[in-house]
Amino acid sequence: MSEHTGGILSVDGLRVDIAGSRILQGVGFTVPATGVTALMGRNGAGKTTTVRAVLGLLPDEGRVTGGTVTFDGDDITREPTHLTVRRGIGYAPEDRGIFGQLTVAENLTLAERAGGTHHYGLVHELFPELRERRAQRAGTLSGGQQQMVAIARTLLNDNRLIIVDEPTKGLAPRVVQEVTEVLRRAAGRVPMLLVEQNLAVIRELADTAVVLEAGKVVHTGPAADLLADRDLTTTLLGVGRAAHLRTEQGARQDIPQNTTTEGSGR
Ligand SMILES: Nc1ncnc2c1ncn2[C@@H]1O[C@H](COP(=O)(O)OP(=O)(O)OP(=O)(O)O)[C@@H](O)[C@H]1O
Repeated sequence: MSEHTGGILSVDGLRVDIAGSRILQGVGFTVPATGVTALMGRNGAGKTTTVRAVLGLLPDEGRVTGGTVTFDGDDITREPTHLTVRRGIGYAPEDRGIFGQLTVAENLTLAERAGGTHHYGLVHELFPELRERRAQRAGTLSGGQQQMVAIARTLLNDNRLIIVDEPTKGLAPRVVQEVTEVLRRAAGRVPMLLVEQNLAVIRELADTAVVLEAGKVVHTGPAADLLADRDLTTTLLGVGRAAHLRTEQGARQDIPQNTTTEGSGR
C-alpha cells in the first residue's frame, strides 16, 4: 500500500483530444490510497476516456494534450500501457475483457503478470466459485460470474490500485447485486477507482465521489455527502426522486438498474 500522502493516483489538468475534438478539458482528482473512489457522470461525460488516458489506452486518434497523471509519486503521463500496468494497476474494462472461448482457469493464467507473485490463494478465498468452475468456458458463465473473473484477474497480480469501468452497466437488478458483492470483496483488499452510474452501488461501496460533466470535474467529496444531497445529485447526474427512493429502500435487497442506462439480461 502506498505511503504517498497525495493519494495513490493523481490526475491534474488532464486534457485529451480525440479525432480533433477536445474530450477532456483539464480533469483533476486524487484517488486516496484506501477505499473506493467512484468516478461518476452522465453518459458521454468522459469517464472512460479518463481511465483510458490514465492507462495509456486511448484510441489511435486520441492523445493527451496537457496535464499530468501521477501514480504513487511517479509521473506516468503518456507512459506505455505495459509499463504502467507493471507498476501495479489492474484494469477491468467495460466489456470485462475476458476470453469467452477459454476456461475460467485459462483466463486467470493469461492474466498472470510475468515476474510477479500470483495470488491464487486470495482469488479462491474471495471467489470460491471460480475454483469450482475452473474448467467451465467463461462465455457460458452468468454476467455476475463473468465480472467475477474480470475482477479476479486484477487481484491475481500484485496490484496497488484496480480500475473497474462500469461493471454493472446493462445488468439486471439481481446481477447488479451479485456484482456489488464481488466488488465489495475486492475493495477490502486493494484501493479501487470505480466508474459507476448506479447510485445504489455507489451507496454500498464508495467512500469518495468524483463527478465529471462534459470533460471536467464538477464535484469531488465524500460519496455519502453527495448521495445525501438530492438537489446536487439531480443537478449533477440528472437522477430523479424515484432513483433516490429505490436506492434508499432497496440497496441491499434489490439494487436498481443503472439510473441513466437502461439494460437487461447478463
Ligand atoms: N474514439 C472516439 N472517437 C470520437 N469520439 C469519442 C471517442 N471515444 C469517446 N468519444 C467521445 O468522448 C466523449 C466522452 O466519452 P466517454 O466514453 O469517455 O464517456 P463516458 O462518461 O465514459 O460515457 P458512458 O457512460 O456513455 O460510457 C463522448 O462525447 C464520446 O462520444
